Amino acid sequence: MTKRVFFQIHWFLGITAGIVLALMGVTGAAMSFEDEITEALSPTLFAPGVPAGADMSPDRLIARVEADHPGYYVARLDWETARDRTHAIRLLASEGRGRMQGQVDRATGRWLGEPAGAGFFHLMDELHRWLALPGGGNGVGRQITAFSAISLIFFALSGLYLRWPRQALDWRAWMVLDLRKTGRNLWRALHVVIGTWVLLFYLLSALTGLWWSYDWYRQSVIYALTGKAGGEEGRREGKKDGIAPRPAIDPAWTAFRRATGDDYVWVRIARPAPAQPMKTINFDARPEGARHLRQTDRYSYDPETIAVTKRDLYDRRPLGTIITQSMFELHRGAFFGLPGRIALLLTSLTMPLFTVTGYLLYLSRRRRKREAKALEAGITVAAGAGTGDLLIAYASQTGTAEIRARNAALALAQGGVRAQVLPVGKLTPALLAQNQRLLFVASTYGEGEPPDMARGFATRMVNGDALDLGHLRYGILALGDREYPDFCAFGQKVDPWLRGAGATALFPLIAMDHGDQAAEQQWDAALHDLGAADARRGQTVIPFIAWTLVARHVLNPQSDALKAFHLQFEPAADMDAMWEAGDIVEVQPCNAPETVDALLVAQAQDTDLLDRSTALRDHLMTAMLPDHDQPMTMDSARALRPLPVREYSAASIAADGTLDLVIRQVRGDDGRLGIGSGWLTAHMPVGSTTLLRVRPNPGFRTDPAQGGQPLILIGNGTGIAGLRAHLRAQAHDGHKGHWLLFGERSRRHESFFDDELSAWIEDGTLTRLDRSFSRDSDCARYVQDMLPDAASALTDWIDRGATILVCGSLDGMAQGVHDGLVAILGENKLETLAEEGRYRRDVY
Ligand SMILES: Cc1cc2nc3c(=O)[nH]c(=O)nc-3n(C[C@H](O)[C@H](O)[C@H](O)COP(=O)(O)O)c2cc1C
Repeated sequence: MTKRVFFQIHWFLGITAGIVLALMGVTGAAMSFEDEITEALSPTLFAPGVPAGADMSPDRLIARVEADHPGYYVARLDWETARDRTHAIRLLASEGRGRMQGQVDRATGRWLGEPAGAGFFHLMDELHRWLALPGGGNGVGRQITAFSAISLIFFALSGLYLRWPRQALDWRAWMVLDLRKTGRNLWRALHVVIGTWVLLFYLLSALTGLWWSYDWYRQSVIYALTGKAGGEEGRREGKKDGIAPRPAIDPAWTAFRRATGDDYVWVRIARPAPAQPMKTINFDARPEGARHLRQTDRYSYDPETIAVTKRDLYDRRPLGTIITQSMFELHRGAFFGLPGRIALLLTSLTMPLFTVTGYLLYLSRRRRKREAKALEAGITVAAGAGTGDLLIAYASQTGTAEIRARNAALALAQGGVRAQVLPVGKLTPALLAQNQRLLFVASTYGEGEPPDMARGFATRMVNGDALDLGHLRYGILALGDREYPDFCAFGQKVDPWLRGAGATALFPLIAMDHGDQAAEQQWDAALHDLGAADARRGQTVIPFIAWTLVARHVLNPQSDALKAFHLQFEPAADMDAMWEAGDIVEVQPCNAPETVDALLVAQAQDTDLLDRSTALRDHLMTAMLPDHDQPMTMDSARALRPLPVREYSAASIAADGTLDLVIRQVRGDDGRLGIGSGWLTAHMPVGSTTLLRVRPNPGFRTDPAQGGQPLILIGNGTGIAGLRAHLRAQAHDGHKGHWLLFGERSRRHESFFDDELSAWIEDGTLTRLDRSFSRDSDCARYVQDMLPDAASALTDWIDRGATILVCGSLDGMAQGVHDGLVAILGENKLETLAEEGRYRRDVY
C-alpha cells in the first residue's frame, strides 16, 4: 500500500517537477566551469601581462572605477596578487537593482569590461535560480525551483525505497547496468541504476540548493551546524538612503600586506552600500593551492586604529562554520576539489535522463494500461450476452485455448463483430439455437481425451438428445501436440458431431501444434473472414523474459530415485511479475554448453563453421542438435528446429518474491538428461538466466467466488509444486482448513517441504494431511489407494462446498485418483464438479 502511494507520488512529481529539474541540471552543469570557460574565452582580459606602472592602491582603484561609473558603487574588489592578472570588480547601483561585473587594469584602474560569455552565464544563472521568470528571487520562479529541489529529495529517497532489490546485500543488484536490455527494461535500468549511482550527489545538490530557497531552512541549518542563530551569517542589511562615512581602506591594506606578504594569491575586499557604515575592514584571503574558492582566511581591521581585530583562519574554524560558509562550493561540488566539480557536472548533466526515461516509462505504462483496458473492454463487449450472433466456446485444460478464444473475441470486437466467449460446459441447446455462428477452440488432454471442463459436454455430445443445428455455421480450432498419438483428437470428435447435427463448416478444422505458423495463419485468415481486425493489438501475448536462477537444491539427496530439485527464480530485470497459484511456467530450455562445444569440435574441419563459431554456438544452444558425425553446414545448422518449450507448474505465488519450480530429472534410454530438466537442474548455473513466461491457467486457479471454501489437494511427486502454490496462496490470504493427500516413494528421502507442511498443520492452514509412501513397508500404497478409506470424509467435504485440486502425473496417479473419485462421488457428480470449477487438475 505504502509502496503504491510512493509510486504514484514519484510518478506525479516526476512528470511535473521533473521538467524543471532537468532544466536546473543542465543550467547548473553549464555553470560548473564558468570561471575556466570565461577566462579561456578572453585570456587577455584576465591575464594581460605585467603592467608598466605600479599597482594602484585599493582606495585609488575604487575611486577611479566609481568615477567612471556614476550611480554605482564598488561592492567587491577581488584583488589578484599575481601582477600579470587583472582585478575583478563588482559594481552595484546605488539605487535600484543594477549590477555590473568586470575586470579592471591594476595599474590604471581602467574598466576593461565584462568577459565574453557573461550574458550567457547570466542567463544560465537566472534559469537555474528562478527559471528566468519575472520577479527574480522573489517571484514565482524561485518558488518553483524551491519546490523542485524538495521534490528531488523525495525522488532520491522514494526511488531508493521503490527499487530496493530483493538481494539487497549484493552490490551488483544495486549498481550494475545491463545495457543488453532493450525497450522498457532498458529505460527502467537506466532510470534506477544510474539513479542509484547519482543518488548521493542529488541529495547534496538539493539539500544545499534549498539554502537559497527558504530563509527558515538557511537559519535552521546554521543553527544545527553552528549552534548560533543565523541572523548575522544569513541576512544582509537592506539598502538605506544617504551616505555613511567611508573609512579609507589603504592603511589597513598596507598593514595586511606587510603582515602577510605574498602568502595569499587572492584577496576579496567587500564594501557595504554607501548608506551603511563600514565598521570593520575585512580581507578574505585565499592561499595558493586552496581546494575551493571559499577556503579563505579573514583578517578584520579597525579602520580607526588599523589594529587587527580578528584573525579568522579557515583551518581553525569548526566544521559546521566551514560548511555554512561554503554552501555554494558544496552545492557545485568544488568543496571536494576538482573531482567533486567533475562529479557534480556529470550528475547534473544526467538529470534530464531521469526526466526522459521517467516519461518513457510513464507513457509505456499508460499504453499498457490502455491496452489492458481495451482487452478487458473488448472481451466484455465480446462477452455481452445476446448482443451478437457469434459464440466462441473454449475447452481448455491449461489455459491456452481460453486465451486464444478471448483473443479471437477481441480481434472480432475490434473489427466491430460482437461475440460471446464461454466455456464449453455452458454451451446449452438454447444458446446454440439463438446463435448463427459458433467458433470452437478446444485442446486435447490425457490420451486423446477432452479437457476436464469439457468432459460433461463430451458425454452429452455422445449420449444427449440429437440436436438440429441446421441454422448454425461453425469453425473449429483444435489445439494439440503431435508428440501425442491422438493429435487434436477432441477437436476432431466435435467436428463430425456438429456436422451430424446439420451445422455447416465456415472453414475446415484447423489443427494447431505449438509454434505451428501455418495453422496460425489459417486461424488469422478465418477470423479475418468473419470480420476480425487484422491487428493483434491489445491481445494477450505473453512474452518470454529472462529470469535469474537464484537458488537450486536437491529435495531428495540420499534417495536412489531420480533427483527432484527445488528451483527459485527472480526476474533478471527489475519488474513486478504477476502470477497466481495454478499457473503454468513455460521454459525455453538450452542445450548443455559442453555438448554444443563437443559438436563444434567434431565439426571443426569445416572452417566456414569455425569462423562463425560464436554466432553458431549461440544458435546451437537452443536448437535440436544433430549427431556428431552428421556433417553440418551453416545452412543446415540454421535449419535445425528450436528446442521445444517445456512446461512446469508454478510452485510459489507472486507475493513470495520468487518463482519456484519443482523439477525431477528425467533421463532418456541413452542415459542423457531430458531437454527441460537437464537444462534447469544440471546445465544451467545458479546465478545465470533463462527465458521463461508464466501463462495464466484459469483451469487450475481457484475461483475467487469460492474463496474461503475448503480445498482438497491431491497429488504425487513433483505435483507438490502446484499444490504448494495453492497452499501458499491460502496461507497468504489467511484461509484455513484444507486437506492435503500426497504420495511419494519414501518417508525418509522424499518428505518434500516437510517443514512447511508441519507449519501449515500447526497454524491450521491444513486441518488434515494424509501422506502415502509407496516404498515404505509400513505404508506401501499410492495416493489413490488412500481414497477408499477417506470416502465418507471426502463426500462430507464436497457437500460442504470443497473444491478438489489434483496435481501430478497423469499416468497412474491422476487416472487412479479420478477412478477413485468416480467410485466415491459418481461420474455425473464429478463432471458437474468439473463444470462448476470444483474439480480442477494440472496433470501431465
Ligand atoms: C497431460 C497432457 C496430455 C496431452 N494429450 C494430448 C493428446 O492426446 N493429443 C494432443 O493432440 N495433444 C495433447 N496434449 C497437448 C495439449 O492439447 C496442448 O498442449 C494444448 O495446447 C493445451 O491447451 P490448453 O492449455 O488449452 O489445455 C496433451 C498435453 C498434456 C499436458
